[in-house]
Amino acid sequence: MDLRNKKLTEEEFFGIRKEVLTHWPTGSEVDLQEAVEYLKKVPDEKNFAKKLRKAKEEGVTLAQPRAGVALISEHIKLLNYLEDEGGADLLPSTIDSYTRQNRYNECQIGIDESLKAGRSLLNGFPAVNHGVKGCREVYESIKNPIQARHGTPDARLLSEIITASGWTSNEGGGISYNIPYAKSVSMEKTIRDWQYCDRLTGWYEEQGIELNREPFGPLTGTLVPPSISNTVAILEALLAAEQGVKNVTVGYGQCGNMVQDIAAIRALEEQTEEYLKRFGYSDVFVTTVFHQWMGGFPADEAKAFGVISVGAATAAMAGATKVIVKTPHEAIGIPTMEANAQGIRDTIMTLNMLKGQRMPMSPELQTEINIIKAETRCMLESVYEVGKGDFARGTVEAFKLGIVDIPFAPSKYNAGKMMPARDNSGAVRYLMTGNIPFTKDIIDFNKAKLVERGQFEKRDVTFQMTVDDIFAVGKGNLIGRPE
Ligand SMILES: CCC[C@H]1O[C@@H](n2cnc3c(N)ncnc32)[C@H](O)[C@@H]1O
Repeated sequence: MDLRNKKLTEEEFFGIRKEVLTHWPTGSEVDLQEAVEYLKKVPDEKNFAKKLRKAKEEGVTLAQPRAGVALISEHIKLLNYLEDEGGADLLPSTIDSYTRQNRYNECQIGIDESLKAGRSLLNGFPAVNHGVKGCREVYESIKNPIQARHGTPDARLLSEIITASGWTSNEGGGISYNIPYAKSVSMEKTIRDWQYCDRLTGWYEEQGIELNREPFGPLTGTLVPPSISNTVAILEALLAAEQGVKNVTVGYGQCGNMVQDIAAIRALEEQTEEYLKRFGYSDVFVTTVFHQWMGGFPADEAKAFGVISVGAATAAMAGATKVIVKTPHEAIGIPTMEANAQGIRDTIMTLNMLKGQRMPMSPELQTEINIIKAETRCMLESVYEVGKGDFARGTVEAFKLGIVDIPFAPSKYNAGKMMPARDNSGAVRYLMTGNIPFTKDIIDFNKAKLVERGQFEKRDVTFQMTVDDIFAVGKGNLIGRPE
């Protein structure tokens, strides 16, 4: 069947579903009617969608860590520690890399080896192998809502299992879990597979179960211009809404210039709502998530806390509904539960000190909001055009043509012709626009900002600036000044 941005019929959905549930034995544990009864018992305070709605209505920013280990008992211990000692408002389960690649056999070996070794030998929680039984044990042992966080191009079985288990949010999307995470998985396949995941959410919504979906905001997390990540987030929100998703959290990864970062969150929320309404999805509740610094971290823990606090402060001043927390072990790898809890306490202390405060509007902030919206609009309108009014087909075409182009992505389906660089204030600008169909005034705006930096640094505006910016943070700076 040709790819189209059309809600899957129940017949199409249940037809695909039969095969999906055979991908691993635990698929046979999923019984949708039984799962609906189970999910109806989820109390409001443990429902991800409802807790986000309440936070937005109260104007508070919730703190959520990443966390995942191989064994159920250890994972429960970890999550309990993060909510009790860390104070986490929302819980994850970060899913391991084998599961993300549907390599469940290797997950099983990882679980068995972890049991023998007495420690986690997987870099996350293997939810498919643990199945509904294991995931429900996790859900029943915690106090807060729980979400699957991963990077899975084909998340259909994973989504079935975690949702049936009372996990009321699922991260990912057909673009955001393909281009930054896979080398050679076609955009058409991941758009189609994530239509399935969204249709599953839509099916539960039709049974009266409120669930949250969260496109993955930061993408490659390396100098991603705000309008690129906002464009991807809005496309995934539109595709999800068509499948019946009613509660979506759009996300953005901190770039480092605070005014631009706050503008990105404001533009993202406003433009997501604008496009959802324009295309007839007026009943979708939109929240935002700000990801603390996704680039290289200092190994020194005191410096790492500085980076974490700036991210928390930016999220608060932006009025983001949720902030994803980093840890002082970021430079070395998977954090201990103590370090993870420290990152959460640092974040919550910062959020509390800034509670109720927002970055006031200013000419600078308005300028950044305007340029982000204008750039995003250029891309979205072009996707709609090349898709002849169909955002699914338009997305596939847009990546083929480089209309949307994510920097430093591993996927061979990404053009990789656009190059970013920071301007003299550290804001991320377009050094080369590749095939992105920006208007002249947008191109001129970005060029002028980079010329300003060149004049200050007494050097030409070249790709060397991009290279210097990539290495800058490892040297303790935001902007890669010439040595
Ligand atoms: C987009 C995700 C990258 C971030 O995701 C963190 N991350 C990955 N796996 C785990 C895990 N199992 N527990 C705690 N954090 C984890 C990394 O450190 C990085 O910051």
